[in-house]
Amino acid sequence: MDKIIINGGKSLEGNIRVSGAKNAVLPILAGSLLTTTTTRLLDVPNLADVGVISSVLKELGAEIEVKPGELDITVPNLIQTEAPYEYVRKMRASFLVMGPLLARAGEARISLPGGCAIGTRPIDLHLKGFAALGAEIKFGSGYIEAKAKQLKGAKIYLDFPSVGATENIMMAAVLAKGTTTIENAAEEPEIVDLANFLNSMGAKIKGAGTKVIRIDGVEALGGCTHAVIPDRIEAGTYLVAAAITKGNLLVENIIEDHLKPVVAKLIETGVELREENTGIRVYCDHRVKGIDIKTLPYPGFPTDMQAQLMALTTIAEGTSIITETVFENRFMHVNELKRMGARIKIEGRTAIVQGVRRLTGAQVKATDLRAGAAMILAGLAAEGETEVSNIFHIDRGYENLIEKLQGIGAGIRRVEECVLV
Ligand SMILES: CC(=O)N[C@H]1[C@@H](OP(=O)(O)OP(=O)(O)OC[C@H]2O[C@@H](n3ccc(=O)[nH]c3=O)[C@H](O)[C@@H]2O)O[C@H](CO)[C@@H](O)[C@@H]1O
Ligand SMILES: C=C(OP(=O)(O)O)C(=O)O
Repeated sequence: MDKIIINGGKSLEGNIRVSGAKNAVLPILAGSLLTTTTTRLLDVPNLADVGVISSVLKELGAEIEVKPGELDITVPNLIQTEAPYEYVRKMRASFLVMGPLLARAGEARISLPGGCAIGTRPIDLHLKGFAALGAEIKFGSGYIEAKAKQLKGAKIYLDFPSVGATENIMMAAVLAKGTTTIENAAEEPEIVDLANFLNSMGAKIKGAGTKVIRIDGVEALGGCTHAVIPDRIEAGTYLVAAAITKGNLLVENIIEDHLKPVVAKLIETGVELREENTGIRVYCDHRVKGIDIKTLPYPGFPTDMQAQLMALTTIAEGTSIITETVFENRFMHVNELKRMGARIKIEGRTAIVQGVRRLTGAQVKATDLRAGAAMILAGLAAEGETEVSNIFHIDRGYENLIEKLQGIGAGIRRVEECVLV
């Protein structure tokens, strides 16, 4: 297994370009199962997770042509309707094929996704939605089976605005008979991107990006060409990279609207941010100030940026209070940051961060994707050498991370980890 070595303490300067969004491309790839004609996706990031969902689609009958940044997906026939444990275990988003399979084939059998490092992550809201659309749901041998001869439109209220449930139900409903409304729907930009993709295929979805989504079922969908939105979490991570290293960085290929909650918090820390023609410039030449953060569904502060902002607050002046409300166990990075000299106390769902003047390099591990990003950020700021292991988590969501950071002056490299036998 590889690890990442960082020689910290260098200010990052120059331009860095954000790739297509992982959390947009995964549901969109699942959505390509809804038609027999080719869908062409542009701005597709080269990520481990994209590889996993592509493998799932191929198992189901997809033919996929890969070009740099581009995928052509055609599913002339579904050769099976089962997504096995080996894929769903690797990546929970594999569960997003359930909605499209139900809509197209009238059946799906998907391995029940287990919990993961950040929480138990149940899928009850997805299943309630499918049941409301008329599917019969059964559990057995670690799998969930859903069947429906013809899904029928329904009014669905989500107890919590789950991103995945909104996406899965939306994809099931596009070919249902009649109208579906999803109330208390998730409003994340990735929901809007998926709805735009489905509408380009001929779906009739209105209201994506608001709390109420209305889907008028259609007979069939066709192919389309769709460019994936830029990754707001990757962008946010690089904005923090500039702040934490007292750098001067232009982060390019950004949709500024999607970054408002992150930008607002960075401004509170005292970092300078300026909109330019091609992106957002971040500039910082002093110690940042402590801030309070509470994660919330969009347009609130994203849970996927909590670990990275915590890394920044570890070297801020004063105390920061960080509250995680979306996932019940998303503080795994705290112990790793403490190995680098951070002073953090956890009280329930809140982390109290007492800023220190500097972090020092240490051997740490990525406990999940964004925790891994936080360790990279801490390593960039720290004095001396930091070694990050378990970096397969980071490979899930950051395209060309090492090359991109080297391009702006970071002392970072990837090495093969020696295995002692
Ligand atoms: C591939 C992808 O897009 N992943 C994102 C997606 O994950 P994901 O779609 O899994 O996140 P959800 O919005 O569904 O989950 C949010 C909360 O709702 C709970 N819940 C969810 C579904 C359900 O049926 N029952 C239930 O209780 C979850 O356990 C969690 O506590 O949104 C999260 C919240 O913004 C992000 O952190 C993830 O990066
Ligand atoms: C939690 C994340 O992803 P996933 O839902 O795929 O685990 C993430 O992108 O931070």
